[in-house]
Amino acid sequence: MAVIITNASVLNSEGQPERMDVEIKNGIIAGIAEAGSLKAAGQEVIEAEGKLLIPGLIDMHVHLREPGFEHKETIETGSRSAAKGGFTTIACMPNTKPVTDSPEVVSLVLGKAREAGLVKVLPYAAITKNELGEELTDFAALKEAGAIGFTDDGVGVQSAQMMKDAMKRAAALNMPVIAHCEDNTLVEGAPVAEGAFAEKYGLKGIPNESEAIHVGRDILLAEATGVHYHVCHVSTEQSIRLIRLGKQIGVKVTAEVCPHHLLLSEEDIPGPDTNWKMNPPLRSRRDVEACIEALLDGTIDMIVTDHAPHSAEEKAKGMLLSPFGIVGFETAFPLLYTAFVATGQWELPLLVKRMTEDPARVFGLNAGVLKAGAPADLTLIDLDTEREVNPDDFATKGRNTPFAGWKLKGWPVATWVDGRQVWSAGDMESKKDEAGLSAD
Ligand SMILES: NC(=O)N[C@@H](CC(=O)O)C(=O)O
Ligand SMILES: [Zn+2]
Ligand SMILES: [Zn+2]
Repeated sequence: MAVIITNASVLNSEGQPERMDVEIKNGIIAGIAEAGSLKAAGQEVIEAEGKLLIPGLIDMHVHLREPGFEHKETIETGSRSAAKGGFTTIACMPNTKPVTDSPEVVSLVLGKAREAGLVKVLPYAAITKNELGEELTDFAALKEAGAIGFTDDGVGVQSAQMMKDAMKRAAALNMPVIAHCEDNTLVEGAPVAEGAFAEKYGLKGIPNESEAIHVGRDILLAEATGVHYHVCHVSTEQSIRLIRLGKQIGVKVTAEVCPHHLLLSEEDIPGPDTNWKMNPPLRSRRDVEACIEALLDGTIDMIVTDHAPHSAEEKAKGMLLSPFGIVGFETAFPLLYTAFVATGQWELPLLVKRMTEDPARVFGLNAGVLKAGAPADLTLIDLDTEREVNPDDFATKGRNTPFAGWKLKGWPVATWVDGRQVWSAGDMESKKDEAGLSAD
């Protein structure tokens, strides 16, 4: 049977919102037409009441923690959190226990995701065994098992030779290399960025070059090997400069940025609160401005959350000893909508594009567009109701966010994956049109 989402606000090809009906059939968007025109007897009709209907959000950088760290998150709780945040496709990082460095772990992740049955989960596999930077994994076998790219996220690949070999192998398989850029010799266990906060609390600071040195090195290696090279969680002006140059000279380099690096600087850290500790760290206001500019001009291709849940116990270990990372799924869209779109700084279609069409294009996914024939991965968003971020309401197991108490608009209220509603805010109950017989 077909489902009709009626009276939705859909962005047209000029980026203007239009009242439309969207018909979903067999998991596919079967048709889009003027509001009221598709409703027919016997169909399930979902009244969107003018709320914004967009392609399901895509997040190419997330940590689901399973296998091995189920106390932080499971593939099921992470998938539910993603669905609640409006995401329909997520790509998960291999820094699990065991590390996703064998076909068996790739299969396990895919199996658990299927069991959860919520969002589409695309696994990355590790570049090196156990992410130790010593020995390459079996790229061909990992690809065969379903991995979509290679990354040692959580740590930088320290050896240039190792990275070059990885890129050669990945290029031969037409697979991307996704890099956490961090030179360990420049970091030395520092928990926050260089700057006023580190000085005030007598902490070592992480310098910007620790990220940018890897970005520069890897762009040269990508040029030499021809691989698609994707830079994780860009956070510095210097990295952006290098990515811009790489793109100009035709290197296949793409990049992502996280909401927190667009919204917060190290000056905003209120005190030694580990909800503000993440890797890369919050940098200077100047870096934040550079990230925003790069996202707008396309130097940075997409937004990702780097959803990184940790338990309360782990995060209670203080600024030096607690793990890096914050949760991201359930606040990403409302944060960016409220801070940038509702204030008139960004156009709504730009924000949507950087979270849907652009990641799909970069990674070659059949997703990210709302058009007839596309998979019915959809997200309905209430742009008007203001609500405070309350970590106790999160579907993720993680409570580690610096955004608690922020008043936001732009909350997702329903999410569909392949036409199946996988999450709804509760007041979005679908209604059957009882006027007639089934018209499938
Ligand atoms: N981003 C983080 O602060 N932490 C990530 C690792 C990573 O993304 O590098 C994690 O796995 O917790
Ligand atoms: Zn990382
Ligand atoms: Zn990460």
